Amino acid sequence: MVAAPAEDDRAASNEDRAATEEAKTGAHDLAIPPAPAEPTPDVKREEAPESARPAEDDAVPAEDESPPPPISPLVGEMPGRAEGGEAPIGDAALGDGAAIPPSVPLGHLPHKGGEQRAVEAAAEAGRAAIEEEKAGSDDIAPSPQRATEEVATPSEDVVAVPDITAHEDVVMEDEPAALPISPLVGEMPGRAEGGETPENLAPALPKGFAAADQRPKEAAPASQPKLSWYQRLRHGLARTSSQLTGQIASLFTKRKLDEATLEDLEDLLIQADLGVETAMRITDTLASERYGKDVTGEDVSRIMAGEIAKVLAPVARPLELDLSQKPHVILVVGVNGTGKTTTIGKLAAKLSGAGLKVMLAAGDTFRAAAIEQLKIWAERTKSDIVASKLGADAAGLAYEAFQLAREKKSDVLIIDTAGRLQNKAELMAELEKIVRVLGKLDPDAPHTVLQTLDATTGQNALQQVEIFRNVAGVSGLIMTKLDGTARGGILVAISAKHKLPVYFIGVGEGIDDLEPFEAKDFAEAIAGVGAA
Ligand SMILES: Nc1nc2c(ncn2[C@@H]2O[C@H](COP(=O)(O)OP(=O)(O)OP(=O)(O)O)[C@@H](O)[C@H]2O)c(=O)[nH]1
Repeated sequence: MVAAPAEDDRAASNEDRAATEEAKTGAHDLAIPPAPAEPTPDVKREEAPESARPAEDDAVPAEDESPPPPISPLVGEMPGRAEGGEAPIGDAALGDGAAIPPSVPLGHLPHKGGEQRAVEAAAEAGRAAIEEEKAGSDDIAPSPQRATEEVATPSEDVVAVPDITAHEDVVMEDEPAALPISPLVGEMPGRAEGGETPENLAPALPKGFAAADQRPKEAAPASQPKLSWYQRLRHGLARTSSQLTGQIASLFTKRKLDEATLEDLEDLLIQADLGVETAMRITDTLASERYGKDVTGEDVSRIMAGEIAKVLAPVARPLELDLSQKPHVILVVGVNGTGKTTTIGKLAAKLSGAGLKVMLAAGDTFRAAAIEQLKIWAERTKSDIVASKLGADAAGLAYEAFQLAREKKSDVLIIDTAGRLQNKAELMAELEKIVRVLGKLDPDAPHTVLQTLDATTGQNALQQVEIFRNVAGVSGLIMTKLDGTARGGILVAISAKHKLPVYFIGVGEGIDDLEPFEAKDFAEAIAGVGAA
């Protein structure tokens, strides 16, 4: 068990966030084929037999060992780590082998009767696949930038094992009888109490993944009245919108539209993070409609909403999942603190709640708390999880998680990554390596590279996209923390500049606070027009 004290970790994380400031630079009807009908074996958390592990030198280009990475304390080096005591964090942490995820449709259910035999067969197949991979992966070329990358030693860090028969006596010590945060039954869309899959819980996905209307009534938080998504969006963007509309209103008090006013408006819109391009679109449209005439703040807001919606419409797209892949691999990248892990949890809730088989991989091996956090999300969302020790090779973990997800026939594998290492170059090298290594198993993997952006960082988010796009091939964005920020306009500037799909937005820390990005709703919420 990783014994890094949580407080230290948090303190370190805060420092890290400061340190990385320099680095900081729709329709959503997800078409997903029905869930698989074939049963899949469940896999226990077990210690990996050597034979079952792909040697890292074969599978994964090694991390540069010289000089030893200061951020990668190995087990024996970790303060407070008990030798032979607590199990490492993610020793083959494949969810709860005994529990059948209640949202998994019947076709997904692990075997009851001849379960063991089936698992053994699957394990055998898994071993064969790994052997095959070992044999075929010698051709992994070291990165040209990393000439010192050496052939690695077997991945002792990653313990994700298909073979549950070889080490029946090995029990994960970190597998608690009851986790500190128990699965919140009712939090999950479509999840019923008692662990049974309701008959009507077909894996047909509504808007943007979720089967929200299938939530059992008792699932709603008891205390507070639940706001609709639209209300929460408007509430979240209230600061952005009130600041903007207040300034516009004072600019256009009894004023005819002239050149000076247009310039003032343009400045104001740029300061509101909307970006030069969108600011000019708005002023041009306003000028063509109202030049020389009286203009009210409402006129400007209406035109602003229309122009913003036009900028956002092309990027408000659904996250397409190709479930013929088994798994569709989603790599989640972004600066630390932008909400990667939380967003992964929210996505897993939607997917798992809709009946898909989800596996999470704790690829942020830099922060013990990130690993723990993801384990909790996995528990809450009934997803499988593959985790490893603090400081383990993230690319190796991603590789093995991909293999395991294939063996388990997971529909979706979501891989978390570190948001920072000791410096930006290290982080970028790690991300490149993860992408490269996944590509060894499937040239199209990762099938989606999601970048999370923290709306509160404003203009820095623009540069963050630039950087991660080049390194990791970002294919879509999720903007988080739109609740309570006055800087929501940045999403418009990013959309105009990068034209990357924006799949979802986050307006809170809760499991339900992630929704498909809707251009018109968002534009109206920012401009403060439309029904409240
Ligand atoms: N208000 C708000 N908070 C959020 C949102 N999304 C994430 N957070 C919070 O932001 C903080 C950082 O989130 P994480 O998910 O740990 O971010 P991360 O990118 O994984 O961070 P690292 O592991 O350090 O790389 C946590 O306190 C989250 O609860 C959101 O949409 N709104």
